[in-house]
Amino acid sequence: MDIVTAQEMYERDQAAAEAGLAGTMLMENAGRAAAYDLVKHIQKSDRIIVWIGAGSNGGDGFVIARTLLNLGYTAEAVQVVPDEKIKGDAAVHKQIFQASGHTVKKWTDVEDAEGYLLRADVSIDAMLGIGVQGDLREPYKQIVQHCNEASLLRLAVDLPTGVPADEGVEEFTAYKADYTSVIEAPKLSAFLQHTQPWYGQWSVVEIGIPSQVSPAVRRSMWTVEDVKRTLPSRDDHSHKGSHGKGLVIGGSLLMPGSAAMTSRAALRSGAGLIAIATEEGAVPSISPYVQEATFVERETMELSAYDGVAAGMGIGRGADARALVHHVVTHTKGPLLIDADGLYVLKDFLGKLEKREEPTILTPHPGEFAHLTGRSIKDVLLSPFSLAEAFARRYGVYLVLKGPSTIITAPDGEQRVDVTGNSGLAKGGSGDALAGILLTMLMQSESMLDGLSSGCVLHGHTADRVVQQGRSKVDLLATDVIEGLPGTFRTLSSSIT
Ligand SMILES: NC(=O)C1=CN([C@@H]2O[C@H](COP(=O)(O)OP(=O)(O)OC[C@H]3O[C@@H](n4cnc5c(N)ncnc54)[C@H](OP(=O)(O)O)[C@@H]3O)[C@@H](O)[C@H]2O)[C@H](O)CC1
Ligand SMILES: [K+]
Repeated sequence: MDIVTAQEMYERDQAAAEAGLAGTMLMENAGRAAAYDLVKHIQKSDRIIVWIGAGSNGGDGFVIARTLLNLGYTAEAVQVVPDEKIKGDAAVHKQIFQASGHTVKKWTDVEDAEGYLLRADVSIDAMLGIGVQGDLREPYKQIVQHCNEASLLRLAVDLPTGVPADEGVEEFTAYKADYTSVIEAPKLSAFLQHTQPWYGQWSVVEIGIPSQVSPAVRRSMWTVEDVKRTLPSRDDHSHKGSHGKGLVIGGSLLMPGSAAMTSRAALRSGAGLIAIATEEGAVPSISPYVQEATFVERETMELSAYDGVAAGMGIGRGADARALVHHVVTHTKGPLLIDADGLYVLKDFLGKLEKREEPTILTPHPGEFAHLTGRSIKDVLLSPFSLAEAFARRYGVYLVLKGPSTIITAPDGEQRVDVTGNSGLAKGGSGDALAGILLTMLMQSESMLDGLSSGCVLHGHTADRVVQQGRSKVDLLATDVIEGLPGTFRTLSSSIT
């Protein structure tokens, strides 16, 4: 499913119009689809207010109110702007609403808003959508504040009023939705840390824009269904060499667990062979946890003897770690993933990545990405899509920017978003487990972007499954996720089990 900016959504509308789908038709489709989606959250006995604003979002509101009334719900359509503000397609649907025998109520002052809210159980926000610019003006601001304070169910159409569709906007006032029915495609703000909570839960309703006419968007969600579709199959006649021979360069005397978890996660994800290059003193702590792995010395490791290398977890941030990562970056010929401490020390010679011919994969969380880019964490969280794209293009890398919505960017700028996982993953060790899964995926997948995206979903989806099956978000450990992988593979593909 594509993820769009406001501009890309308008281009889609335009393309649909050129294909003969008039704006009023799209509005009818949008309003009806949203109404049928919203009623899943409404009881027949509920009293509903539909707040209608000046633009096409408001036009959707007239269609929604008419559809709800047709279905036998008790709904009032409340226009929050003067009549002359209702124009174009929205005016057509206002006319149809009135011709159907319904009355358009008006919002005139604050007492009105309070009165409406006192006698409502459900509020549907069809005030503003992707057209919002800058902070909310009156009367929207007051109505939004009243709605947010009232004890009722808050539903929204396309976007909660006031939430910007795009990234980069820090300050805004907005309607706090419990659930949002998103029109046609999710907008960037549905995935950003500071805007996503305003949506509540959300899902997307399809409004009939033919995909053939939609301008291509190189940004989409990657889900469990996509993993099922693309997961590498395991041939019955395969041998250990067929599934990838990986090297994990990580761990140290004080941080042995990281290399252990990365290696075990790689093996649990199906890697054929895993070798570990760590500090000699760390071997006794690591080996009982991954008996299947072999060990090699860092001084003599053969970086080109592997199908994939993952480096950096638990190596520390001192001069030795820096020299190690420099050596790995300049001598590894195959695909190379760098994580954790490796990213920290990489900062000084990022330019070397441009010279690599095989794929480089960097897996930062926002703090590590801020360090790599010299931006603040706040900037990274405000504009993760554009910063990730610029960085991936500049250094020619695959970037896995981790978070509640993980953004995976290819060197050509194509982006995927994984929304699986839960707050139980916000814990030491989660990144190590993910690095191991990704190491296997990068060795086995025909498409690097598909493989990395699937690796992220495997990790998050497993965390969700493990929490559903008895662990909680409080006690979930990275090792629980690693040991949950077999259950995930079992549910994903019959050819694997
Ligand atoms: N294919 C589709 O996606 C379809 C989407 N539809 C719906 O249409 C909206 C987008 O409609 P649009 O009219 O472009 O925009 P809005 O409805 O969000 O709002 C436009 C009005 O907003 C006023 N505005 C802008 N910023 C502010 C602000 N800060 N405070 C108050 N008012 C603001 C602006 O007023 P002006 O006075 O500035 O002109 C506009 O009047 C989309 O989200 C979907 O819900 C269609 O139904 C069909 C297909
Ligand atoms: K809205």
